[in-house]
Amino acid sequence: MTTHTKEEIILKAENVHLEYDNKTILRNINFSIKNIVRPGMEQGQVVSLIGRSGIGKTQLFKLLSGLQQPTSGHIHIQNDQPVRAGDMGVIFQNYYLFEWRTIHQSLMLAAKQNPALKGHETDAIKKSAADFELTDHLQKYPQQLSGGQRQRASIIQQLLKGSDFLLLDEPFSGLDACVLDKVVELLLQVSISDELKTLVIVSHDIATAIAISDTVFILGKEKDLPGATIKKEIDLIARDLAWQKNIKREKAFLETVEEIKNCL
Ligand SMILES: Nc1ncnc2c1ncn2[C@@H]1O[C@H](COP(=O)(O)OP(=O)(O)OP(=O)(O)O)[C@@H](O)[C@H]1O
Repeated sequence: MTTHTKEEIILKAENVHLEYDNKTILRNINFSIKNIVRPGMEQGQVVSLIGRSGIGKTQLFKLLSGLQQPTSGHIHIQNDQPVRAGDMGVIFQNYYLFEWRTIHQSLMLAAKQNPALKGHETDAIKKSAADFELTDHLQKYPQQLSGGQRQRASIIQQLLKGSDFLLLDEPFSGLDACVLDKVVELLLQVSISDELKTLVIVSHDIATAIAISDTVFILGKEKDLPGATIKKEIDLIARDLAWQKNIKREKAFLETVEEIKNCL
């Protein structure tokens, strides 16, 4: 069993409620993400929010990103500050990029927002492009890239901005099996980079989300109550299902998939 402790809270959703036209979409959402400490190792983490189609994942995504405010309740990040638009690196499902700028120009704009890269923006872009196999595509426009290349460019764009949190909406949807494996590897690579990133992934792909995560939160409906809420938190490290290759063959993995399906 892997030893680890979960220490201070780095993101907290407290009594979050969202309504449209008096219809409850999200009800009493409470959860927190704590930093994970493993003896002798420094690393970030991957947290997944899983739920059925139409349950309210995208709405929760928007609230976590600070792009939209809840009807009531709060979302706080480090130092107990309310989350504001721009605090988190946000990667939308369609991998939004400026269509009229080359990839290099977009990445330069992002790097310039990060004070830690001042004077080293070009080197940082070169290094990220090499790490993510985009060196040959820096002078292209987004429409000249494949979906996977756009996704990687979009991730680098947010990494260069330097935010500690990366929020990804359905990063696995519409990918074939080979590309999916590459994306999973890429996201794990980001989470274990030196900068202790926290990746929050919103997904309905249960198996892939478990395979990549340290913690899973399940968004679902409770009987006779309106709207969706967090029904369960699963600590995959405690179940020895994190940081392992080939976990998809493990009995505990398959049982966890079933447990989540039954909870949705
Ligand atoms: N602007 C809006 N006004 C009213 N209802 C809305 C609005 N936006 C979303 N909804 C409703 O909120 C609910 C949750 O939508 P949301 O897009 O968050 O679902 P989801 O879990 O992301 O679904 P999917 O996995 O299919 O993308 C849906 O019932 C949707 O109709």
